[in-house]
Amino acid sequence: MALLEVKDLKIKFGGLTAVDEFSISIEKNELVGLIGPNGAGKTTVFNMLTGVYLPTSGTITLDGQDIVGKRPYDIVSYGAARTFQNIRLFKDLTVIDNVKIAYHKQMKYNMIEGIFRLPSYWKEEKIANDYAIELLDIFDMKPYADSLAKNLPYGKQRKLEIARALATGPKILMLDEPAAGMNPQETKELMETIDLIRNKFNIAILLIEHDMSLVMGICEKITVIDYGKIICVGNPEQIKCDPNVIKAYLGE
Ligand SMILES: Nc1ncnc2c1ncn2[C@@H]1O[C@H](COP(=O)(O)OP(=O)(O)OP(=O)(O)O)[C@@H](O)[C@H]1O
Repeated sequence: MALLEVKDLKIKFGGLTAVDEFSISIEKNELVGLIGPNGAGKTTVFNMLTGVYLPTSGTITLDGQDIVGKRPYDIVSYGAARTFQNIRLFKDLTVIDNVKIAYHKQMKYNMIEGIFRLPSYWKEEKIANDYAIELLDIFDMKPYADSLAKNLPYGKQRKLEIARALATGPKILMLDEPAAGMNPQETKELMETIDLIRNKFNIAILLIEHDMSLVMGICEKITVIDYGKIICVGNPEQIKCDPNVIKAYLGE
């Protein structure tokens, strides 16, 4: 069984069926793109996969566990982490504290050990600190460890959001338009970092991007949706030439 198995997902908002018959299968370590024009239903798919929305019908299995109806916080424990289109950080905390908070769930001291600052607390704190520094280094952000998140340039705030998602120790990372608002150089660097993360952490990545040329460069498999339904699945070459995809993006 694949790491993430999604079958016949559907969601209705009142009279609007925003996503219908959506299925996808993602293997461990695969980098998959989810693309489609504005309003196609991409974020709604993410919201169902991460417990923000309850699907009207369909199944979602992550690493063999049924996750439909689970809360977003619990889905993180099952191994799915995500970023958002609009950046969500603790803006008044330092960069390193943002990462350490995300790592927190994996720390192994109890409340008493924490309150009295017992040796087990300091040991876990050091592990969290070292891990956060290592993550920031991968994103070339070590020099910013002690800066406040709100003072980072936009592109670096986006990278920090990904570092935070990674700190939860996911099996699959879902990135919702990570390059939004970035300049071409930042975007190029980000795409290289995403590929590096996949290989270094041996995780699967599901990437939403508007810009087809971006995903074409790094994804081996792409699912295209339009008006909530899958119109094409294939590798970048197949997607590029598919008449339904061309029609969806360019109109007739
Ligand atoms: N909570 C909601 N209530 C009602 N309609 C919703 C809700 N969330 C999404 N929709 C509708 O579902 C459709 C898909 O929206 P969604 O945001 O998933 O598209 P998208 O592909 O992510 O778009 P974009 O690329 O512009 O971010 C839209 O018609 C949107 O208005």
